[in-house]
Amino acid sequence: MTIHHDTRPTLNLIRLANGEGLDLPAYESKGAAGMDLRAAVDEAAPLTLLPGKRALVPTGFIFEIPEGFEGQVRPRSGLAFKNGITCLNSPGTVDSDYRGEVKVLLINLGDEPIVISRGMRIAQMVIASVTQTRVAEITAASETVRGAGGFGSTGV
Ligand SMILES: O=c1ccn([C@H]2C[C@H](O)[C@@H](COP(=O)(O)OP(=O)(O)OP(=O)(O)O)O2)c(=O)[nH]1
Ligand SMILES: [Mg+2]
Repeated sequence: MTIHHDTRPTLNLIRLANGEGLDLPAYESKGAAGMDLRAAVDEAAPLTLLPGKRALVPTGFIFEIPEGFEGQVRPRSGLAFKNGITCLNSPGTVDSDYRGEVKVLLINLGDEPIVISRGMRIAQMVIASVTQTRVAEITAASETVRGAGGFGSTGV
């Protein structure tokens, strides 16, 4: 018999009062890169996002992102394609030392009002490793073939 240990890092979640009864953020397929985040808006008061308007939508959870990682809050392509809903600050950055509620900054770039109801899967979070560097000021940059060429310098 083979015993498979789950070697993935643990993401601790703290459920807030407004997250009561919501499904945990979850990977919706075996190989999904992101876990879907749900809207913790009031059941009795769904949020209507008018065209061109933005809203900070609560998720109902505090995420303890493990040290050395970040949470990237990204749009869902279906909502973007069908309704023009995206994350304004995409990808949103959740720092590993953040202990507030994770929120999603949605904007309606479509031309119809969209109703965000409780439990709706509004965005996804990818946990990605990050490297912090030491910052050092120097007086001259090292030489490379590219040099200062950028922004299309190699052609289109
Ligand atoms: O989509 C997002 C983006 C950020 N945050 C939270 C977690 C993150 O750790 C914190 C700060 O985010 P960021 O550094 O992007 O914003 P800032 O404008 O630089 O704020 P601060 O001065 O608090 O760092 O806000 C979210 O909940 N959702
Ligand atoms: Mg910041």
